[in-house]
Amino acid sequence: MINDMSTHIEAKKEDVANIVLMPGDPLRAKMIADTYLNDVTIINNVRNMLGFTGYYKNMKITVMGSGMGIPSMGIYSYELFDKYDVEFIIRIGTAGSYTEELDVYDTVLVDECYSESTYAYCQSLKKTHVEKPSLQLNKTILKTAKKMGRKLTVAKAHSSDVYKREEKAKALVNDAIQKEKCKCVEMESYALFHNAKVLNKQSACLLTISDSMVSKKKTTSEEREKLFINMIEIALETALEL
Ligand SMILES: O=P(O)(O)O[C@H]1O[C@H](CO)[C@@H](O)[C@H]1O
Ligand SMILES: O=c1cc[nH]c(=O)[nH]1
Repeated sequence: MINDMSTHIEAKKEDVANIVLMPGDPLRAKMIADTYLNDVTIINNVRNMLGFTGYYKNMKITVMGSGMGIPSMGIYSYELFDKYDVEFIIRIGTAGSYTEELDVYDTVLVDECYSESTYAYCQSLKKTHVEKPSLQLNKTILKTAKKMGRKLTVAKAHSSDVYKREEKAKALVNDAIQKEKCKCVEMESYALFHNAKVLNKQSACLLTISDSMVSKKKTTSEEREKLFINMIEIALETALEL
């Protein structure tokens, strides 16, 4: 049978909540559903891009992986906004720090991102390398974090197309740091913010610093699981305010 809802998501429309939290890793989505949600149903398994819908303090929430990189986030966020009438997507990801100001374990709220990617141009002919989240959603996240007494640093992110670069391409990273004033690097916010803008939806991006280019500190996979807690709980409590 053909599902005319979406090419990459098998969920029924009514099974996806208005609010979606999106980590890159589908197993992180499972961990969040197992730990924080009640009455959970699995809503997507296509390509193992796991998605779950459940209730957090009576609020219906979907948690689904975005995969890694701008094209993957581009596909999933577009289909969720466009085919499932999702109103809010909050990315909850990891990032590398470009500055001493952000140490491992810190939580970041992205206020804008810079990318070398052609995604915005190819998707809508928009000539910009900078995309922004929803101002309103960011305000709600900041207010929620404050109410919870949780530390949150607002910063510009480099939304990179590349994880490991050849030495001769590292000047591009310097541009992101020096010209664009990016303080950390991740790989999806540019597509998410762009899709939200063209579809008139709201998006935001919370990040946990998992490694630092300055101190060379790196967290283990075990540590990362625990460290995500601050970011995840801020996102879940924000959902209650929407
Ligand atoms: O932890 P996630 O959300 O996947 O985020 C970061 O981790 C991946 C790279 O290891 C990229 O997807 C990057 O954006
Ligand atoms: O995209 C990412 C995420 C974490 N650390 C990095 O160096 N890059």
